[in-house]
Amino acid sequence: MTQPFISVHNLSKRYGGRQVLHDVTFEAYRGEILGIVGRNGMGKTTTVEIVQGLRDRDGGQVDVAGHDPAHDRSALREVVGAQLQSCALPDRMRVDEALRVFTRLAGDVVDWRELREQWGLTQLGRSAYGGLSGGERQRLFIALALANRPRVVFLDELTQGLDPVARQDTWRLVRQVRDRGATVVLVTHDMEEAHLLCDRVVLLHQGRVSAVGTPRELAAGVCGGVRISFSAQPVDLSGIESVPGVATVRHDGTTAEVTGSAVAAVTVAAELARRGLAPHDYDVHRPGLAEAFLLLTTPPANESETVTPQVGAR
Ligand SMILES: Nc1ncnc2c1ncn2[C@@H]1O[C@H](COP(=O)(O)OP(=O)(O)OP(=O)(O)O)[C@@H](O)[C@H]1O
Repeated sequence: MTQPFISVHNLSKRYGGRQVLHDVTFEAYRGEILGIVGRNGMGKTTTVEIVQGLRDRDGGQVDVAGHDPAHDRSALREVVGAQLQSCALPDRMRVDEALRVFTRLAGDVVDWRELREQWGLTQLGRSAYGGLSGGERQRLFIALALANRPRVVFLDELTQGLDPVARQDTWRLVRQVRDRGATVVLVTHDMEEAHLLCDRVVLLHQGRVSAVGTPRELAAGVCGGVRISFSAQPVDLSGIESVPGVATVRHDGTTAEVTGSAVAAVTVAAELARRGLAPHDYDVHRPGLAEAFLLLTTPPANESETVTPQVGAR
């Protein structure tokens, strides 16, 4: 089994008398994008800042590439890259200047011109930071986070406020970082982003890990497979409930709705074809992470806290 690159075990944290993290446990591996997701105030930033050595913990163990962030902060600086906050650069600083300063501070292990080229910033070299668009700033921030050729990169609310094209562009760049072998830890409450970009996600709810797994695993595990619908004028659908993978069949005389495991998408279509039926609107809905997230984090009526399963682990 692969060694985890980051391992967090029973992490706890209090602010004053209030405990905000309870026994948080998860791992991140080399070459994966791990999403830390959850609603506002659930402990995401606290967790990743402890992992980066920016905040102290009250209990538990944290290991990043063999270093304990609480004690080996300087060793950790060589391993970790972190995205800047949007106010971190002076408005008048030029893109080239920012790249030069950051690579120099990191010991010139990366050529700033290469970084500029790689992240599509060459045309913007002489532009002042204050005049960059949101997408251009994010590209610059990712480039600066890579100035020390880190083995793990922490990104927080990466695409907030970006238009759909800039968002896709940013995701492509993040995948490139992962594909070069770095671990990417991404904090987000954008479930679409988490579903499309992350290899695995850790869902934090009320300071606890309530689920870990791939977006597909979580969606299927929590929401239960697929929902198939198609129009079916009065036809005999008897026996469909026995088709492999099917859990339920509902038919109101106009529309049929079938639920079941992922395989039902294929077996039901095959059975309809066998019966000479080919509904033009055969639609398979696979629940996404957003639906799983809502189910796991929205308290049922009359309850203040959900009981949430550990859906899957690596
Ligand atoms: N320095 C601090 N002092 C006291 N309480 C804090 C401090 N930082 C965070 N908290 C509290 O700890 C809890 C977790 O905060 P944290 O910022 O880690 O959550 P989050 O999931 O990142 O939230 P968001 O998505 O809104 O950024 C919140 O209730 C927050 O108010």
